[in-house]
Amino acid sequence: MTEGLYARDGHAIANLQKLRFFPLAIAGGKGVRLVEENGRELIDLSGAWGAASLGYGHPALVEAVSRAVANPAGASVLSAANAPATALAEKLLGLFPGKGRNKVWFGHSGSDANEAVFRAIAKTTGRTGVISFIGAYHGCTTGSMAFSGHSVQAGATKAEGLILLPYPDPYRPYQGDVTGEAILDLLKQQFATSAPPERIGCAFIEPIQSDGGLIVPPMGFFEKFADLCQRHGILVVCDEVKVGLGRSGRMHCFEHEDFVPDILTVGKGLGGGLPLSAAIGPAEIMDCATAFAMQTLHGNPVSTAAGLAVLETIEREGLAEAAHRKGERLRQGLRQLSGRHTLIGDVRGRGLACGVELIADRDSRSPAARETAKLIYRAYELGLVVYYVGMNSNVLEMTPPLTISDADIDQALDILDRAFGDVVAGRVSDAVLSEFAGW
Ligand SMILES: Cc1ncc(COP(=O)(O)O)c(/C=N/[C@@H]2CCCCNC2=O)c1O
Repeated sequence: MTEGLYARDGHAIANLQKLRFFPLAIAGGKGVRLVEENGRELIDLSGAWGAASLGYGHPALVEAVSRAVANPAGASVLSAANAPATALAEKLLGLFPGKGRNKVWFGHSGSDANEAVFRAIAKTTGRTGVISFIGAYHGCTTGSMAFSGHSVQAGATKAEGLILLPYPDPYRPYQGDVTGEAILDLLKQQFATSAPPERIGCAFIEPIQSDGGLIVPPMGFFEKFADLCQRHGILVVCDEVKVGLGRSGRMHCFEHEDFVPDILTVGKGLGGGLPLSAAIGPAEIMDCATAFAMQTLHGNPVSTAAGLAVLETIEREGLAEAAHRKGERLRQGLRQLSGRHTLIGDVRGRGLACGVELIADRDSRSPAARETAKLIYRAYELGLVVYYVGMNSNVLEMTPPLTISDADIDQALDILDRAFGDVVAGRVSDAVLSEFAGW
């Protein structure tokens, strides 16, 4: 018998780039559904970790990419201007409320965008210090891991002047302070002692911390944080690679609070499934040198044509406003599930960036990591793709395509209900996890 797709993947593709939770082997996709090689359809509640912003096979994306690849305007912005990249840059500048003259840098991934920004700020300001947060995932390149704080990158070489702060988590508050003020006080203490602010070039923030646990910070925290940093000349870089571009219910997630970052990075959903990222920031920084943060295919016309189609579709179909409504429907359904399943400790999110934290019991709130792994495995068997995040590997992360329908949401909730029932009833054996390392 010929080997199946998953077995062939196992023989041919490196574990270096795998983060696997179940034997998903995809042959195609349509709308919010993935199709396995045997024809089985699954609802993708992850949206490929947020990259499939328009789902799979959206007509606007198919048309834009087909046109661009049939008549490609070169292959990048490296040594020539090209029409799609220029148009997308102009569109991104129009959407960014940053004051002063800004410019756009194009990359392939969130990792290379964040790394390019970090390097350009150090070169422009001469300040090598950087503030970030425990649990932050800014990338998987050497440079972006250097200022990330997620457990998966614990072994990476960290930036010399790195300050890692606790992330303000209302469900697991630092020093019991749900407002986050204790974290701001901690930063002020560090400014006064071990970390003089004049040595710090930037602070990387996630307006919702995603891989760290889909954590929504207390309202007003980042407004105060940004003000404190900007008063000391520390540039605020807002990493919206996963939660930006309409997903949170606003075009930019930072718009939920009253502050504007100095630099914005976006990725994942910008390309709608094609490799594309962007950094938008002051021309002084983005022009600090030539041939400094370049790759051969950066700003390629096919990916940037996709990016333009994504942004135009988000605007034309009102997907940001719809994400708010759909996300509320999803969380309302999840809160109803929490009434039946005590494994659910917390339901949170903004728009279609939604997290469900699983705990062993509601008093201790001790993380239920094994049950979480079993839950997503069982959901996969029942026809739903959802992954987990979190420093304790116990938070279901839901970042579906922005095009998801109410019916899809309801069907996903029904599958989750059954999966929770099966896990709690002991119908998911430990054996199913033996070959899936997860995070
Ligand atoms: C807020 C944020 N910033 C940057 C990145 C890095 O983006 P790339 O994986 O496109 O390089 C990410 C990527 N997050 C990881 C990618 C690895 C697998 C786990 N799931 C994620 O979403 C991110 O969430």
